[in-house]
Amino acid sequence: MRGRPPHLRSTISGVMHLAAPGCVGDDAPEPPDGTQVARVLRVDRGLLTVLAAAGEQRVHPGGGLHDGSGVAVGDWVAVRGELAVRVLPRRTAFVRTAAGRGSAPQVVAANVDVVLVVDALGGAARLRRIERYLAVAWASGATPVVVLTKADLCPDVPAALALVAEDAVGVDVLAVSAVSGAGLAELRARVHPGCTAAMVGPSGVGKSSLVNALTGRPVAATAGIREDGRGRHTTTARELHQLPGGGLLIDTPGMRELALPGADGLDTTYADVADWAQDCRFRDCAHRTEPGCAVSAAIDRGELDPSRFTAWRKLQAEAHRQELRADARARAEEHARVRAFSRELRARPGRPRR
Ligand SMILES: Nc1nc2c(ncn2[C@@H]2O[C@H](COP(=O)(O)OP(=O)(O)OP(=O)(O)O)[C@@H](O)[C@H]2O)c(=O)[nH]1
Ligand SMILES: [Zn+2]
Repeated sequence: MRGRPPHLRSTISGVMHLAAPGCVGDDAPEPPDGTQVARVLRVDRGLLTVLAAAGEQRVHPGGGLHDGSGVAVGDWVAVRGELAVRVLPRRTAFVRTAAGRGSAPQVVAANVDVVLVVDALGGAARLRRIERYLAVAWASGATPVVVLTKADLCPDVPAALALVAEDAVGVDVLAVSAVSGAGLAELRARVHPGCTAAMVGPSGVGKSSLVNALTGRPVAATAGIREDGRGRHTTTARELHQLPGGGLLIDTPGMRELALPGADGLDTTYADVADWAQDCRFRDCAHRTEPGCAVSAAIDRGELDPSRFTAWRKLQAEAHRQELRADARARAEEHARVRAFSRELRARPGRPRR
C-alpha cells in the first residue's frame, strides 16, 4: 500500500492549541506587533467569539479580514482591541462550495488535527459514504478516525467494526455509544490536550449526542430533545467546544456539505486502487476495456470489490469537477481542450485541409 502524500504526513506535529480557557498555548503562532492571538470559537453573522489570553471575547472582523474565504471556527486571528485584524496561516482547512454558485469555496473549519468520520452502527455498513468523508478528511490535511455510533443497537460490534476497518485503509475505527458510554474513553484519548477534532457525518447518526457525551454537558441539541417541528436539522450554531480532557471539538453544520477539493484525499482513501492503477499498461488507462489494466485484473481476481472501484471513479469525477470549479485557469484549459477537440472533429470527415 502506498503511504500518505508527503503534505498529509505528521499532521499532529506542531499543534497549536488553547490548553485551557483563557490560556493560549505556548506554540500559538506569533502575533503581529501590538496585537494578541485568539482562537475563533464561533462565527455569528460576521461577529466572532474568540478565546484570547483574557478569556472569551466578542470581536468584529476588520476590513482586511475579507480575503475571500472569510473567517472560520478554529482559525487563529490577530486581535487589536475589539477588532480581528488578520487571519493567521491555516495548517488545515475544510472547505465547502458556496451553495449553487460559482467558484468561491468557503472555509468552514480551520486548524483541525483529527476528523471524526461519524456513522451509525446497526443496519448495513455504509462503506461508500464513509469513503467519501474519508477522502474529504484526508484532503483537508487532518487525520481521520472512523467513529461508529449507536454500538448499543448493534448485535455484533466486532464484526461490524472489522467490516469497516477492512475498507478504511490505514484508518483507526472505533465503536462508541452515547447511551451506554461504551468506547467513549478510547475516543476521548484520541482528542488529547492540544488536539482539535472536528466531526463530519450525515444527519441522525448521533453527532450531537456524541458532542454532549464528550463534553459532559448538553451543548448540542439532539433530535431526541428537540420537538419544535422545524425539521430534522438540529445543529444551528458553529461551535468549538472544550473537552474536559483538554482537547477541542468542532461541530459546525457546514461540515455536512463538504466538497472534495481535489484528488489528493482520494489517493489516500483508495490507496489500494491507486496502487493498482499505477501498474496499468497505459498511463491514461480508464480501467474499462484497456489491455493490461491492472485494476480490472484485481477485480477479476476478487482482490478489489467492484463497488469500491465504482465509488472511486465517481469520487474522482466529483473531485475533477471541483478542481475545475475552484480553478478558473483549469476551467479555461478544459474549455480550450473541448474546443480543440470539436475543431479536430469538424476538420476530420471529408473536410479537405487547407
Ligand atoms: N441507541 C442510541 N441512540 C443514539 C445514540 N446516539 C444518538 N442516538 C439517537 O439518535 C438520534 C439522532 O442523534 P443526534 O445526536 O441528534 O444526531 P446528529 O448526527 O447530531 O443529527 P443532526 O443534528 O440532525 O445532524 C437521536 O434520537 C439520539 O437519541 C447512541 O449511541 N445509541
Ligand atoms: Zn487500468
